[in-house]
Amino acid sequence: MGNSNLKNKNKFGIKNRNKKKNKKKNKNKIKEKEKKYTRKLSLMKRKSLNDVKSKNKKKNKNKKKFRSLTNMAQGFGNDKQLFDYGTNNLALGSDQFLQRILSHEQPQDSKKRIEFRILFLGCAEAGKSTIIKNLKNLSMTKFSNEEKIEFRDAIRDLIFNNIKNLLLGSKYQLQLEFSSSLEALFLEFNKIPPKEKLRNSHWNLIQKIWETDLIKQVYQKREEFSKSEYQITDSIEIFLDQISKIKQPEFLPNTKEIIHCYLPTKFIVLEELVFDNIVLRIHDLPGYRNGRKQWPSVYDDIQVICFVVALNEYDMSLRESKGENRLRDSLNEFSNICSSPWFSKTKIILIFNKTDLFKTKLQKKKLKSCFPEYNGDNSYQDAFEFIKSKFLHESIIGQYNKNRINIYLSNSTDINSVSTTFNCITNKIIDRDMEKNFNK
Ligand SMILES: Nc1nc2c(ncn2[C@@H]2O[C@H](COP(=O)(O)OP(=O)(O)OP(=O)(O)O)[C@@H](O)[C@H]2O)c(=O)[nH]1
Ligand SMILES: [Mg+2]
Repeated sequence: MGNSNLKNKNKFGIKNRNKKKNKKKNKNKIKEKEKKYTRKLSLMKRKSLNDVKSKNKKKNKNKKKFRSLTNMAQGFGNDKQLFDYGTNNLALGSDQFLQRILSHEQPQDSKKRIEFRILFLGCAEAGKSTIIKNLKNLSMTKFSNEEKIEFRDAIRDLIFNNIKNLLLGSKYQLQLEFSSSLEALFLEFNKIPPKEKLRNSHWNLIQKIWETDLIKQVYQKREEFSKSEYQITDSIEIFLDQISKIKQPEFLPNTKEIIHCYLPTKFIVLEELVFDNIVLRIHDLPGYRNGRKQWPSVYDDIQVICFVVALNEYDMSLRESKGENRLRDSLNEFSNICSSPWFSKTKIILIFNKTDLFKTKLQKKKLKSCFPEYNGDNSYQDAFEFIKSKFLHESIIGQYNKNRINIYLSNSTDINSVSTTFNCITNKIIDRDMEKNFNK
């Protein structure tokens, strides 16, 4: 009896040791995977206190930028109201975290470096990468030449594809009559072979098409294409208005253009933002249906999930499945995340994005036409409350108590809006954890 107990003990001892070994192996595997996925290790690169002190000029610049960001945060306009009656009594301009980063008050002990693994989840075009690009910019990280070239090519593709959608959508969906000159341009456009590198003559043609009255008018009512294959990319106007600059061989996009450019995330991208003793390891995940299959590969050991929802997608269909509403799809995904056992201890931040486009769309399209259960007055605040309550309902159906979810509003093409959200997130969640760690 005694012997068999001992045997069992040994067995369990070995099992436990094996378990530990396997756990370690798995962790190493995950770390290796991350390395593989990293497109670029971006920075705030481990600037030491001394380093920064010697760069007084830069520090002053940082402080200036910071001050302007907080000022902006305080003047957040109409969204302030929404923040105030949001679920979590969010304090606007809560800036201790950034202030601490920029004044470098933190202890320098490298042993006390704290890592936060953050996942950005949400459906395609919700704005995940846009927020991350803004955060990168906020951390003073420069976009490399390689990245600029990638974004330049993406901008040119966006222009071509959106002009094509405007033409085809006008002709085949709206069945508009083309003038003889537009018809001629249309025929010429159709002759451009797919994937061909666009030449100057092609660009002149595209520019002429964009400048016709009919195409401009159709662009103004582009929500007509929300459910069809002719959907128009958000923010495309800023590129269409600059074709003569973008077509130049030497053109490289500036930061604003990079932030507005939609380059679909195909694979998991890891961005590392280092602020002295704090490392934010941000995973940018693909939002298209098939791409979401990659999500679980980075579910391990995540402290924060930022789930991004585009508010203006209430009338839009998924590009990959025309019959399915994007907002309902987003609700579905959110519900999956809330009920996943992986995230029972993970903080969830729900970012309602594209507030600017939401406001303008509400003036053109009733929320009720897409969500018949909505009985409100179609005002911005009322419509937002309805969508918010839908998401909170999903979180309750899942294992999440709605009070554990933090809600933020954002227009992520606007750096000031992102900085406000970032301040609040870090202040509310990361900063608190950091205090705990430093006080250990
Ligand atoms: N006007 C406006 N445009 C936005 C906003 N947020 C994102 N966009 C635009 O929406 C498009 C898609 O944004 P992304 O951040 O690339 O979307 P994503 O969620 O990363 O999409 P996937 O990579 O496909 O999963 C881009 O053209 C952005 O410029 C916003 O708040 N307002
Ligand atoms: Mg993306």
